[in-house]
Amino acid sequence: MSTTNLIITSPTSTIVSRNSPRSVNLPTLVVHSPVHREHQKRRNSEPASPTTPTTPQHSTYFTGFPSYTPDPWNARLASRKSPKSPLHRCMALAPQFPSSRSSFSTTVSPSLTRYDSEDDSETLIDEEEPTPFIGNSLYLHNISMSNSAGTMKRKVVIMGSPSVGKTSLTQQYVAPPTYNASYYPTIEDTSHKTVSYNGVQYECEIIDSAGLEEYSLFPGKYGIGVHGYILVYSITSRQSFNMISTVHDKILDYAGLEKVPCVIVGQKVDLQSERAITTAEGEALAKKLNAGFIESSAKDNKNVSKAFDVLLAEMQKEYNPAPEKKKSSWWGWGAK
Ligand SMILES: Nc1nc2c(ncn2[C@@H]2O[C@H](COP(=O)(O)OP(=O)(O)OP(=O)(O)O)[C@@H](O)[C@H]2O)c(=O)[nH]1
Repeated sequence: MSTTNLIITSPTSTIVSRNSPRSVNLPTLVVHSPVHREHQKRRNSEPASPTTPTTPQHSTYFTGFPSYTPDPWNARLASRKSPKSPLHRCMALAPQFPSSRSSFSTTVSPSLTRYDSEDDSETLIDEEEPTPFIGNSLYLHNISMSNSAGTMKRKVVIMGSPSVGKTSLTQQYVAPPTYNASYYPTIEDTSHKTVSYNGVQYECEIIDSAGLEEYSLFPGKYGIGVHGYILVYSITSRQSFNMISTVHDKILDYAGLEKVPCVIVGQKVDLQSERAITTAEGEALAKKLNAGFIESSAKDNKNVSKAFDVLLAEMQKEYNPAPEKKKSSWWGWGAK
C-alpha cells in the first residue's frame, strides 16, 4: 500500500506538517497564495543557501482563494496574536492575502488552479473534482457552519477514559432507547443527529472516540475542526475523573485556544452505591475549566439529551452569542 504525505504551508513557508519538504521525497501538496507563488518562483531562481529551505523536486501547488465564510470562531482564531499551533498560525496569516481576495478556507472553488512545478503548467480545477485537502484540513473544512437551509453544522467529539459510557451515552442520544450492558471497546464511531435548540437547527456530527489512557497520545484529528467536546468520566472512578483535566489541557494545547465549548459529564449516576466522585467535585472542576456540567445515566436514559443540550448552549454562547442589549445613547437620553 502506498502512503501519501500532505503538507500545508502558509504564505511564509511555515510547514504545518512535522516533516519538512526537504525530508520528503514524495509528491507534495501545498496550498499557496499567488503572492507566495511569485516568491517561490523567485526563490527557485536563486542559488540555494544552507538557510533557505529548498523546494521539493516534484510538487503540486494549489493556488487561488477559496471562499471565506465569516464565522466568529474563524475570526477569533485568525485574530489571535500568537496562535500556538501551526495551523492557527496559518489561519492567522490569511488576512495578509491581497485585500481584493482576502479570503481563506479549504473549499476548492472553481477558480482554483493547480500548478505543477515540474513542467510549469497550470490547470483549472474542475468544480466537480473532489476537494484534494485531507488530514489536517478537516479543521478548515468545518469552519463553514451553516448550509442553505439555515441549519448549523456542529462537530462534536466525545472523549474520556475507557469504559466510562461514551458509546452508551451517544447511542442513547442518537437512537433511543439503546442500552447494551455488554462492553465492546470503541475505536471510533461517527453518528449524526439533527436537533433544534433555542430556535436554531443543528446538524450534529458526533464522534465517539476510543477511550484514552493517561499517557495516550492526543489524537490530533480531535484537536482541529471540532466545535465542541463532551468529556465523560464515570462517577465510580477517580482515575477517569482525573483524566478530564488532562484531556481538556491537551485539547486547548493542540487547538491553541484558551477556551473551547465543552461539557463535563459524570456518567453512571445510577451506580450511587459505588460513587467515588461527588456532584460538588464535578461542578467545581467544570467551573475551573469554564465548561458545562451534568451527571447522567445512559442505562436509565437520565440526562442524556440534556448533556448534549448543555453543550449546544456552550457552543451557542461561543459561536452565536446573543446580541448585547443596546445601552442608551446620549441622544436617547430622556426617552422612555
Ligand atoms: N451502570 C451503568 N453502566 C453503564 C452506563 N453506561 C455505560 N455503562 C456500561 O459501561 C460499559 C462501557 O460502556 P461503553 O459505553 O462501551 O463505554 P465507552 O466509554 O464507550 O468505552 P470505550 O469504547 O472503551 O471508550 C458497558 O458495559 C456499559 O453497559 C450507565 O449509565 N450505567
